Amino acid sequence: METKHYNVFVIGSGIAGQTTATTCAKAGLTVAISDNRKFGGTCATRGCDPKKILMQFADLVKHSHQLEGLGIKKAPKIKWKKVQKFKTSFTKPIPSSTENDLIDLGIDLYHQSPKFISKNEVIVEGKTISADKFVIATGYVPRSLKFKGSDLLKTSDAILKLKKIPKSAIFIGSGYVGMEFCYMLSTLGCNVTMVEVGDTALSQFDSYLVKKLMKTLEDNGVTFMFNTKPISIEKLKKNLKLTYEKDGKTKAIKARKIFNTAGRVPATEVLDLEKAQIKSDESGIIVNDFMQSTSNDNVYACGDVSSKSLALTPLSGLQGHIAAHNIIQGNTKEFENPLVPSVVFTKPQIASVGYSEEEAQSRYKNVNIYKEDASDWYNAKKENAAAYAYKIVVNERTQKIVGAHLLSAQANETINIFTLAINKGLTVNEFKKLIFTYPSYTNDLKNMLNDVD
Ligand SMILES: Cc1cc2nc3c(=O)[nH]c(=O)nc-3n(C[C@H](O)[C@H](O)[C@H](O)COP(=O)(O)OP(=O)(O)OC[C@H]3O[C@@H](n4cnc5c(N)ncnc54)[C@H](O)[C@@H]3O)c2cc1C
Ligand SMILES: NC(=O)c1ccc[n+]([C@@H]2O[C@H](COP(=O)([O-])OP(=O)(O)OC[C@H]3O[C@@H](n4cnc5c(N)ncnc54)[C@H](O)[C@@H]3O)[C@@H](O)[C@H]2O)c1
Repeated sequence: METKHYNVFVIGSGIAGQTTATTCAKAGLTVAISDNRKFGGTCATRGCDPKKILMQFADLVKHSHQLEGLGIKKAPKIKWKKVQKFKTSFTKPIPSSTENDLIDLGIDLYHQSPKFISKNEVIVEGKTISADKFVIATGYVPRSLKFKGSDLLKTSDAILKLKKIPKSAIFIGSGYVGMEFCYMLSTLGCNVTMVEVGDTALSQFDSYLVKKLMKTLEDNGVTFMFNTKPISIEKLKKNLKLTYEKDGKTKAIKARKIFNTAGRVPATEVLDLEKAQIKSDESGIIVNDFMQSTSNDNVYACGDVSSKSLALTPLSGLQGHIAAHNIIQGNTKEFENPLVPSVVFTKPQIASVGYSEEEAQSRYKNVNIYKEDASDWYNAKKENAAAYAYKIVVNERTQKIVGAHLLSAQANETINIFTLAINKGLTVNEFKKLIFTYPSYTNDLKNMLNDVD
């Protein structure tokens, strides 16, 4: 069998893997990278970027509905085929452009999953490859649900490729992925039911805001079913039938499509990690602060698949840099758990940074909560938006802002202002002294800090 040796062998060509591979190659190391799907990773080809291209058409329709009768005659009709074509014009070139960029740096490419055979060897494409360092950057894959008929479930990959908007759809799981696509499809005319095993949607977000978001989705025609366990799926002539258990009773609902949005798990299954003594659990490959496996010094892991990830693109890029730095210069750069804002791209969007009310209460002696329904504020009223609300968390003793939670049409942008404020340790008074543009959602942030709840 052919053998080969590299300084660095990277597994996975998403943002984490690409960042590590290109940084190491630029530093003069010999590098190879493998992927068992088309090159480019989740975010650019089947995640964040294509999602936002499709989503903007739902935003336009939703915004038009808000202004119907106020100057808009009728919400625009969307030509979904054209929308898909536009999206594909972004996603289609990515695999080849990614490959070309890697090849230009002298990086060897492999198009298969490697399997570990020892602590520093893998087999891939029929070759035995040894490397000084391996980097596992394989990301997440959808959690597989195991019940009768679960093979009929589709994942987010299929939602992004829908040829037409289905008449009806069921989403199993109401986290980030489920809620974003629930919003998109329901706005575009699909009758959506959310089936959730837990007792709320978006359990990571502030419940005061989540309830208001759910209400706007219910106004879109969405039905939420909580504490509901899916137990089987059956194919009917046109529809799929989902049988579920709720309150001790077994019932069924039908829809044209059923999507598995029940979470994502580290993609480690086919790598034969145990042959290389690489420890992993449900959080991913167990790494130390240098992004190095705690059980095999030859291995680094970064991005979603590492135990220190939060499954967001900016963190995957950052961890890719740290892994590369430590491979090139020895373990000198630590991952320091930065403050990470996140947003769910519904309309209104829900976004969050820093401590939740509960986290702050357990951390500080006294906490000030600034919380209000702002749907009668100018910015919401001028758009005839039904929901606008916030909760800002402040440490009473220092008067520093320590958490911000927003439900607003611009939350994906304005949450970044609070990220800056928290990072810089701004107090309420310091924040309120800043001058922002008017009339803007950013300017509203100062008014949010007027009255303690
Ligand atoms: C629908 C959706 C929407 C999202 N929206 C957002 C968003 O708006 N904002 C945000 O910050 N994040 C979002 N995310 C999350 C974001 O996409 C990920 O956090 C990010 O892409 C992770 O990058 P990564 O490099 O760690 O992994 P990935 O990009 O997943 O890359 C891993 C690569 O490894 C490959 N691979 C897997 N197993 C193997 C194997 N055995 N052998 C070889 N190759 C393998 C995969 O094919 C893939 O190309 C979204 C995710 C999804 C699914
Ligand atoms: N806008 C963004 O930044 C964005 C968008 C999409 C994904 N992401 C990233 O991807 C990660 C994964 O998102 P996700 O939505 O796949 O997962 P998630 O963990 O956010 O949500 C999964 C939901 O499915 C439910 N669930 C699990 N098993 C179930 C079952 N058997 N039946 C019914 N419900 C079930 C869970 O209770 C949970 O509410 C996120 O944590 C996030 O980091 C980010």
